[in-house]
Amino acid sequence: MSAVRQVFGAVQRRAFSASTRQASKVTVLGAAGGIGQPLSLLLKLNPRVSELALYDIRLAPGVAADIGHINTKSTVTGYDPTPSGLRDCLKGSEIVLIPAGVPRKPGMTRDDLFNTNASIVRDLAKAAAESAPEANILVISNPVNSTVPITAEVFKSKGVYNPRRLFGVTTLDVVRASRFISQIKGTDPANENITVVGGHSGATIVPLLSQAGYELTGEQLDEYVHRVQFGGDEVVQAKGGAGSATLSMAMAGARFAESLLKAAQGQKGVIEPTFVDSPLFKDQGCDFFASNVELGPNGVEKIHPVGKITDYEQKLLDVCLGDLQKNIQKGVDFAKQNP
Ligand SMILES: NC(=O)c1ccc[n+]([C@@H]2O[C@H](COP(=O)([O-])OP(=O)(O)OC[C@H]3O[C@@H](n4cnc5c(N)ncnc54)[C@H](O)[C@@H]3O)[C@@H](O)[C@H]2O)c1
Ligand SMILES: O=C(O)C[C@H](O)C(=O)O
Repeated sequence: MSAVRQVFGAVQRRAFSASTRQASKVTVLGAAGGIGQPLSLLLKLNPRVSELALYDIRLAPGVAADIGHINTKSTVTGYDPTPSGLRDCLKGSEIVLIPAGVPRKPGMTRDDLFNTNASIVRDLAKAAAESAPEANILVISNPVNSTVPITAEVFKSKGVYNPRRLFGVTTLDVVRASRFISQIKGTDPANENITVVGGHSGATIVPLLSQAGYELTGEQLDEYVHRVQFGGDEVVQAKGGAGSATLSMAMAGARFAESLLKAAQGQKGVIEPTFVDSPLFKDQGCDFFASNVELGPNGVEKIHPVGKITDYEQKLLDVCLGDLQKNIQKGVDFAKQNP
C-alpha cells in the first residue's frame, strides 16, 4: 500500500471510530479562499464535526461538492452568496470561523488591510449576530487586533455580545514559535508549546520563551523573537504577491476549532492562546489581549495571566501594549462610526 493510502486510511479509521457525542455544526465564512479551502478540508476530516457549512462570495458550492465526496460522516453544504444563503449557512452553528477578506502583499502591514477587511468582517459579524448569536466566533481575517473589536461592537449593537464566545485566532503564532525554537534546539516541535501573548501583528506578538525554560541571549534571542513576530512576512515575501500563509493557518485554525469542540464536549484542561476580551490590561486601554485561555462548554472558561517574565520580555510587552491599544481603538471607532 502506498504511503499516501496508508495516511488517508489512518485518518479515515480515526474519523469513523472516534465518538461524536453531540452534533456540531461548523461554519466557514470565506470557505473558497486560500485558508478557507484547506481549513474546510481539515474540518471535514474531524469526527467531532457533524455538519460543515461553507459560505463565500464565490465557489462555496463547488468547494462543498468536492470536499463532500470525502468518506467521513459529516455532511457538507455550500451556500450561495445571498442574504438567505448566509442566514441558512449560519443558523444552528456551534462554531463560525471567519477567514474572509484580502491577504497581504509584500510591503504591506496587516493594518494596511483594514480598509477592505473591516467592512467585510463587520457585515459577516452582523449576519452571525442575527443568525447564530450563541455561536463561538473565531476571527481569522486581518488585522485581527482590530477585526475582533469590530466583531464585539457589532454583537454589542445587536444586544447579543457574549465575551466568552469571541476569539481572535492567534494559534499560528504559537505554532511558529514552537517550530522555530525546535529548529534552534534540535527538539521535536510536537513537544514544544511556547506561550505567545499580546496580539497578532509585528511587535504586538510577544513570545515568552523563558516560560518554556529556554534561555537564549543576545543576537540569537533577538533573531528568534523577530522571526516569531514577523513569521507572516516571511511567507508573504516567499509567495511574492500571491498571498500570505494559508496552509499553516488552516492547520492552526483547525487546531483551535478542535480544541473548542473538545472543550464543548466535556474535555477538561483544554488551553489555547487566543485574543479575547480580557481583564489583564484593560487598565492600559487594551480591552482585548491574547494569553493562554482555558476553554470550556461556554467558550472562555479561564483567562490565564501572563505570569512570570524576564525584563527583556517585559520590554516587548510594553511595546506591544502601546501598539495594541491603538489597533483596538481603531476597530472600535470604525464599528461605531460605520454601523
Ligand atoms: N489570523 C491569522 O493568523 C491569519 C493567518 C493568515 C491569514 N490571515 C488572514 O486571513 C484572511 C484570508 O486570507 P486568505 O489567504 O484565505 O485570502 P484569500 O483571498 O485567498 O481568501 C479570502 C476569501 O474570502 C472571500 N471573501 C471576500 N469577501 C467575502 C465576504 N464578504 N463574504 C464571504 N467571503 C468573502 C473571498 O472570495 C476569498 O475566497 C486575510 O485577511 C489574511 O490576512 C490571518
Ligand atoms: O502575515 C499575514 O499577513 C498573514 C497572517 O497574519 C500570518 O501571520 O501569517
